[in-house]
Amino acid sequence: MSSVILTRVLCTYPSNLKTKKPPFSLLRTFATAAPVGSMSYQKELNAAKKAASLAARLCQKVQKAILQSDVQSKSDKSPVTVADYGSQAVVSFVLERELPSESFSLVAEEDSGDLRNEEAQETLQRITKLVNDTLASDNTYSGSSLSAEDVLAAIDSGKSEGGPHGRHWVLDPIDGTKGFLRGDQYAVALALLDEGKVVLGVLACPNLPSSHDKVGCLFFSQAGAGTEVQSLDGSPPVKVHVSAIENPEEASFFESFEAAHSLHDLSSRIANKLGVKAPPVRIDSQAKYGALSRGDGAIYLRFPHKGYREKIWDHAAGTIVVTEAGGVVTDAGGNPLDFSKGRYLDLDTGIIVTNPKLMPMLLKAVRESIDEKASSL
Ligand SMILES: Nc1ncnc2c1ncn2[C@@H]1O[C@H](COP(=O)(O)O)[C@@H](OP(=O)(O)O)[C@H]1O
Ligand SMILES: [Mg+2]
Ligand SMILES: [Mg+2]
Ligand SMILES: [Mg+2]
Repeated sequence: MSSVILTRVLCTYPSNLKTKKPPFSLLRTFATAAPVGSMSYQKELNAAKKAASLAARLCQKVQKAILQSDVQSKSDKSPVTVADYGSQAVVSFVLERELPSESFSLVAEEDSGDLRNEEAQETLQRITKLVNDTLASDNTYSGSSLSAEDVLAAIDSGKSEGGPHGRHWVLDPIDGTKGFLRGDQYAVALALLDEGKVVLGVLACPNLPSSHDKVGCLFFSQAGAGTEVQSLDGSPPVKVHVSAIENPEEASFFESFEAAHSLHDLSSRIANKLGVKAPPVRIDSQAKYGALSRGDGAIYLRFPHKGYREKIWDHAAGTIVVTEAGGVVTDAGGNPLDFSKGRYLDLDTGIIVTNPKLMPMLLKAVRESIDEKASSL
């Protein structure tokens, strides 16, 4: 990582959190045991970890040397980069290669539409080279070479609609593209749905400080088996747990860096009501879920502007990472998130994440603050 990016990451990751004694020391080391009394998805989890780690490697390379021509604007005006496309192609390729006997359905954010235009051919060549260089950096795939057409096809295998039946992978190839472009936090977020439920999740967060003064975390969870984190360069995993704080005055809370993604005034109203003393910690992407799962903060509040529809890939991996670490994720009405409805989440205003002790008072403060805001308009 370039020193410029590293400095910015450490600047944007609050010093009170990064210098806090890491929770790692408290936690027992990783055991590969299958979850008791439930189905094991170990093979799928191993494939997901490999896919997300390789995709993160591609993203890191691009973030170090992002070019003007590497960034495009999507039809909703949000940015997309060669790394978003490259990451999606790598994950799709690795999952299909590692799990050849399983039927493959992928619900992913990007599609190849804009890359098939005449003027995008140079960009497509750059993505193809990035994908091949990344695959070549892993011994298992060193013989594989994808053509531009293969890359487009790999990206487009993410067009599944998901739903309540069967298995579907859910991918955000770069969550927090705006953070990625700023040199800040982002995540490669990958989850597996089985019969509408999230059964495993992996979050690669290349700019999140890990233990032992390293940067780059890989969080992973399997239903019933807890959440673990290891550094992206492969140090041994450790179990993590959400904060046990019961007094909201001692809690710190996360929210989006981008004010366009979440109503900061509503979160500060809620925080005031609860007596939270620390200022909000604003970071991009599902790195917030990862940080929360290891107790870096106690609350995550997300209140999109009216009319915005949340997508499943923005929350599937983060949700299981937090819930398996002992946390709770609900909408503003206190309902669990339902990932079985297709590409969108169908929810009552907002997403709230915390530990089970704080959740009842947090929900009450959320309800009151929403009502107060509505009556003051
Ligand atoms: N107006 C809006 N309100 C809420 N979320 C939005 C939004 N516009 C974009 N997003 C989503 O917010 C995600 C980033 O979350 P965060 O704010 O936590 O960093 C984006 O993911 P991508 O970066 O994958 O497109 C995008 O899906
Ligand atoms: Mg996007
Ligand atoms: Mg996203
Ligand atoms: Mg994205």
